[in-house]
Amino acid sequence: MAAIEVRGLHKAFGKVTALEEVSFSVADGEFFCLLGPSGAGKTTTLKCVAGLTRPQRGSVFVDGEDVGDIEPNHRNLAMCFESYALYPQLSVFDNMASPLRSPAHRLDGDAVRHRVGGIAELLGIAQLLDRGVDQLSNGQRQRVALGRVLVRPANAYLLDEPLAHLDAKLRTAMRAELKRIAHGELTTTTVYVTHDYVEALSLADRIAVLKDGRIHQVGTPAQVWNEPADSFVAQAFGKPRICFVDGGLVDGDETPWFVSSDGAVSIPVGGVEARPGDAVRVGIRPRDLVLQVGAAEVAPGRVRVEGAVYVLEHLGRQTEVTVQVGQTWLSVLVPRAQAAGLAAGDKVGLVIDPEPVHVFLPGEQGRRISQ
Ligand SMILES: Nc1ncnc2c1ncn2[C@@H]1O[C@H](COP(=O)(O)OP(=O)(O)OP(=O)(O)O)[C@@H](O)[C@H]1O
Repeated sequence: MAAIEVRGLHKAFGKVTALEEVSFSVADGEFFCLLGPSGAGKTTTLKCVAGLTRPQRGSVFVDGEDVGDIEPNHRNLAMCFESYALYPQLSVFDNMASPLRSPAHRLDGDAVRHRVGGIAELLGIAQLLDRGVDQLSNGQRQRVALGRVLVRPANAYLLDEPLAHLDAKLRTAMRAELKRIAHGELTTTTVYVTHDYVEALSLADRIAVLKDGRIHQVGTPAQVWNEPADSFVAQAFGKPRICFVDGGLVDGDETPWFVSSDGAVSIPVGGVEARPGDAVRVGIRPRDLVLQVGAAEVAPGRVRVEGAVYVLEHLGRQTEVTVQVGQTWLSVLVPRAQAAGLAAGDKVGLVIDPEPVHVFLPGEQGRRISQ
């Protein structure tokens, strides 16, 4: 196991800047996720750590040692990239055993069988060991590729979307499995690339949120959820996504109030680094809204805004109701039965809990200015 530190990585491919001043450190034994949309620079970061891509600037340290001049195969980092290259003519067992047969890791036959058997058991592929990998489904192949990484004792595991090709059910099952492995059986330092926020929240000790080659925030799952650094991070977590409303601050009795540009949404916002008159953007998560049909009591401290049903989307036992409030749209999840009688155009109320509402500077990536 080892700690990894990445300092000021900069990488451009021609005119495309893939990484800009990317820095983070991963503690020994930590499970660290790089989360971001397509093209954010996640794979490039991982490849710089692995030594497969050379940054124009910046350094990578493994256990305090600058590994800039160390060849990838001497960094003792086990990698699994999305395009899992297995040997098609070999069995699952031989594919998984191959890293243990390299000169650097040569183990005797019994030790290899023991290690491969144990990891295959963990990944639920023990019954496939004798099969050729050409006789596997994509999901099974992906598990073999992951197994081939995990068999090898390494300073750290570098995993690039290792669950990307699994169907939704298997993905959820494997996520739980991986969590058990990472936090139980194998507490090896892991850097894990994903664009799936649920995966990041459920697996990671800490998450780095990347976009356009820049890190927006590094934090624990609770920090990135409860204290997003900016509106980009806030919208990266949660489904339905956080809803943004643009407007400005006005004076209130005890705290300033946010009033949307069209006047349709007004909520008190305390502890904000801004003054009345300043333009701001608020972020309201669907889970902090309650749908009311007809007149109903509003709990103390809550605020009700009026709108009309814009669209209904049935998602199993829940329905996502998007409500148009003035010129903005707010989404709320309700039990399917509650939405049964609703149709587009119906007048409804939304009760907002102002407490968890975030306030940001205006724009797509405005910094959070509320506590
Ligand atoms: N070898 C390359 N040549 C040219 N441009 C590249 C190369 N590798 C990556 N890029 C560019 O660098 C940027 C970051 O790419 P990277 O693959 O790191 O993103 P990513 O976050 O892993 O995306 P994805 O989730 O789609 O894999 C992108 O704009 C990409 O097009």
